[in-house]
Amino acid sequence: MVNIKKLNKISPVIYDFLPKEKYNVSSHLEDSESDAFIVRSADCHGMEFTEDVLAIARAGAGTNNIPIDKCTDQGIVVFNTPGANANGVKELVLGCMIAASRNLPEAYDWVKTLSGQGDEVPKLVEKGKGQFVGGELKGKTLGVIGLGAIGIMVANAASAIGMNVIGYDPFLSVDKAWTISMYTHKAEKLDELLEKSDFITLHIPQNDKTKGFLSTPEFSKMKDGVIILNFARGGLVKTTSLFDAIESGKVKKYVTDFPDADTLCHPNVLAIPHLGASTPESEENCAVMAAQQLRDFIETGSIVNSVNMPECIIPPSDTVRLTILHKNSPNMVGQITNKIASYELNIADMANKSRGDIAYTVMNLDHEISADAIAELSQIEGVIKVRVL
Ligand SMILES: NC(=O)C1=CN([C@@H]2O[C@H](COP(=O)(O)OP(=O)(O)OC[C@H]3O[C@@H](n4cnc5c(N)ncnc54)[C@H](O)[C@@H]3O)[C@@H](O)[C@H]2O)C=CC1
Ligand SMILES: O=C(O)CCC(=O)C(=O)O
Repeated sequence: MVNIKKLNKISPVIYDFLPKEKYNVSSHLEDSESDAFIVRSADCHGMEFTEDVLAIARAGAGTNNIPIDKCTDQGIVVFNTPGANANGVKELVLGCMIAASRNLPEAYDWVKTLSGQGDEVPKLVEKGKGQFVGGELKGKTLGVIGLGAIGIMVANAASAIGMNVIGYDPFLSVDKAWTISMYTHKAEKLDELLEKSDFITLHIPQNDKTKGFLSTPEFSKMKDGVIILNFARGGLVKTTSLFDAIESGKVKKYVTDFPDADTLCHPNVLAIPHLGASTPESEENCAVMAAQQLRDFIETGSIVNSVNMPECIIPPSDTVRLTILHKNSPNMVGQITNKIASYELNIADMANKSRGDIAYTVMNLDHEISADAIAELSQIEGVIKVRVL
């Protein structure tokens, strides 16, 4: 039985992909008895993982809640589910762009104050509505920072409703570029986007390089009255700089899916409780993808959509399969194959993939491998984790 601990509420669709005859999926497991974890936003920094832990599947995109380097060092494969919740986020971004521009939250609050005015309500509505006049999106310029799964969907949808779109992503892949609307203008430099946009939306991961991505120098280059949307992560925007920019009239509104004690009740902040991916569709898409990737890795050794290990797609096989995560350094494969040969085992098939400092070797063997051989393989310097499937 494989124990998979759920660290958050996950769509029950996972049970279709992780059958109970083989998988014990529960939130009640101890960390120490878990072979793998499935998680949404729970903070895994500070967790201790036993050497039996094989993988962590993030049912979602952002992995800043997972200690990636520690997992890599321990040979724990971390997966995410790219694009699985992108449509959910895109729709909320569009909705919030309209809500912010048309002053809907303020109007909604105000109209309720007319309660108790009886037949006067329609007249009072007409008299008071002028205070909530807000601009249309058509013809305005939207700057999209990060053209990944979500950014591209937002850019394409905004083009379709008549916005001018400027995109900025210095790491954009050619495959992704093919999916971007031809109407999206590519900003060579971030400054161009900052200077020209009426709305700016963030769709980049939060990491050491992007923390405080928008701070005082960036705000100072923006147009007066810009509306900023942050459906990526709270730490991308430096709060003190944001409040200065609101104070000076630079930023008209800040829409955030990641409120904190400072931003929560600010009158120019439209705060949403991290609802970007909270749709049944996104939750199910993420759960299916996470469960499939986890099961595939556990049963065949294939690695797809990992954020810390090399991609390695290998068809299932009836033979004994050995998987070895190891350092990507000279003569590792030589040492491993020599050790296999010293036990008079024949390698029927083999794959070796690498990513940065880490490599992954998968072998189909003609015969069973002994516990002694596995122990000796594990002791080779640079070998991180050995599994026999
Ligand atoms: N509010 C919510 O519920 C959700 C939030 N997110 C957040 O949104 C982020 C983006 O999600 P996806 O689009 O699915 O990820 P993705 O990985 O498909 O796209 C991220 C893009 O950002 C680009 N990028 C990275 N560093 C950059 C930089 N310094 N400047 C410009 N571009 C940069 C990358 O090249 C990539 O194209 C996630 O990392 C996560 O933090 C994701 C899903 C749901
Ligand atoms: O599971 C969730 O609701 C969080 C989604 C998210 O932030 C992500 O996928 O990065």
